[in-house]
Amino acid sequence: MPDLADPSLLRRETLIDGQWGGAASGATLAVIDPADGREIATVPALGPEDARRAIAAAERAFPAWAARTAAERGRILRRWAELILEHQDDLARLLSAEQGKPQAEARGEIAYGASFFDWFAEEGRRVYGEVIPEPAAGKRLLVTKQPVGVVAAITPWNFPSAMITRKCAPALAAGCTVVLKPAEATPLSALALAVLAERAGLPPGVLNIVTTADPAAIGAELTASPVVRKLSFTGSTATGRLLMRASADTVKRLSLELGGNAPLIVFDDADLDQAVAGALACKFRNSGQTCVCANRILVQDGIHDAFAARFAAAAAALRVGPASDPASQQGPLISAAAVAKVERLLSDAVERGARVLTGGRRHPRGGTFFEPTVLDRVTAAMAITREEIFGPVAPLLRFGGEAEAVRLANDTEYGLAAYFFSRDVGRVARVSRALEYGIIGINDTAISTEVAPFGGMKQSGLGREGSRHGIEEFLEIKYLSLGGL
Ligand SMILES: NC(=O)c1ccc[n+]([C@@H]2O[C@H](COP(=O)([O-])OP(=O)(O)OC[C@H]3O[C@@H](n4cnc5c(N)ncnc54)[C@H](O)[C@@H]3O)[C@@H](O)[C@H]2O)c1
Ligand SMILES: O=C[C@H](O)CS(=O)(=O)O
Repeated sequence: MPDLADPSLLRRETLIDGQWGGAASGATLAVIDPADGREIATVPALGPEDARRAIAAAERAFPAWAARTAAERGRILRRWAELILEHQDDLARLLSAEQGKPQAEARGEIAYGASFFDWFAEEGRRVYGEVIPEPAAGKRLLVTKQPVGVVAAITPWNFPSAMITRKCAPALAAGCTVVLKPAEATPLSALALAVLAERAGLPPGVLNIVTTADPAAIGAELTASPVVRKLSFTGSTATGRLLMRASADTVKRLSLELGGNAPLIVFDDADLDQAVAGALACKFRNSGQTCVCANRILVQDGIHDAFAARFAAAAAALRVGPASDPASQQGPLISAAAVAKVERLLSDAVERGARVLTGGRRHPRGGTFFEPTVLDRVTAAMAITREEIFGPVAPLLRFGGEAEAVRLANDTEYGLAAYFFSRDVGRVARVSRALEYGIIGINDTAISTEVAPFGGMKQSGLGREGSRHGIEEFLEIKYLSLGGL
């Protein structure tokens, strides 16, 4: 149990229609600390009946919330952001306890999450319309934008706070109401955000939290309901496809933030120190469990050996341990299944000729801790280059020329993030245009910010979160033709 300055942030009930309570069935779900396998708390395990209650609450709350001015909604969102930052340490402790993220990263996620409320509190006030020069006398043509209505938001375990705020901030700023289903592994962060939402003045029914042990059943309710006009999902591509199909019958608006297979390319002309530091941060952030982690590291022949030696040494020096140790840099993986997937990909790569430069096995700490691992002699024939690793394993692939690097990088159904290191301005222009990804880091891997559009191409998703684009996902365009003037 995390030691909190404000224990009221750890909630064992969920919030629907402004009321904290349990599941109609009385069922509960245990929340486990991945660092030691111990139970932190239980939360309600809601079922379809509860989901319908949440949808009805959001529907009832929508007219009044949409009728508020953007400035009024913005004031509540900004107050929410202030409260999140006032409770940053507690929220980070809760987050680390249920997800395993090292303390410094958890604090960073809380601040990153809060930034979306500040950003969209302002963006909500700049939802402008248009006046179109009339095509005929006696008419006036106007374009206005209105909130889409009730939004279903479904979020993953790997960023249990920021993935919620990255959806709720634009949705609420636009005037929508929300039914949120957080990941079953990490519900405590969602419930703590809801506590602070109430304190910020968010009215009952505007945000409703559906914690559950049966995501499929809840998903079926959310996608089948004609009241839910928008689904905003962050998670795996496989689940995204399923939800996209299920949303077809009610023709829902969709935002899908899905999986990735990020290439990180190091060209001969790269700054070696910059490339090693950037690749280390990008690969091992959240112990490799982010959608934009480098999943394949492509290194040009001329710089390969120097990069491999420096990078492997830096990976080997990373401190593995629980978030309770503030010096920990690599936490546990989220589950035994996650470790099994990493081991499967590793053994396939080694069987096909990959060489382990460092790591390659479970950490002596036991549980789901895994050694930071670097492989070289990796080829595109290995499963590790085709699947999202979601663990602390860095596969190094060699390449000869620029065209080969781009071909290797684009050889995937994913298109979320890509990175490359080069100091050749012509190469920067050519490669940034040729890479088929929604986000491209050039000599930079710290790409996540509320001010820029986050999202992917191909099977990494639909739409963008953050930036001035993020609020459009929650707005309907209405064209008014005023005649007889
Ligand atoms: N693109 C992004 O911004 C982004 C950000 C974070 C994570 N991700 C991706 O998320 C994945 C890791 O997260 P995960 O393991 O939680 O993904 P997941 O798809 O297993 O689960 C994501 C969410 O969907 C829910 N879910 C699962 N099956 C469902 C169903 N049938 N109906 C309704 N909901 C269902 C889960 O309970 C969870 O809340 C990775 O692929 C990662 O790349 C993407
Ligand atoms: O897992 C990927 C998330 O989008 C996290 S972040 O936006 O890169 O911080």
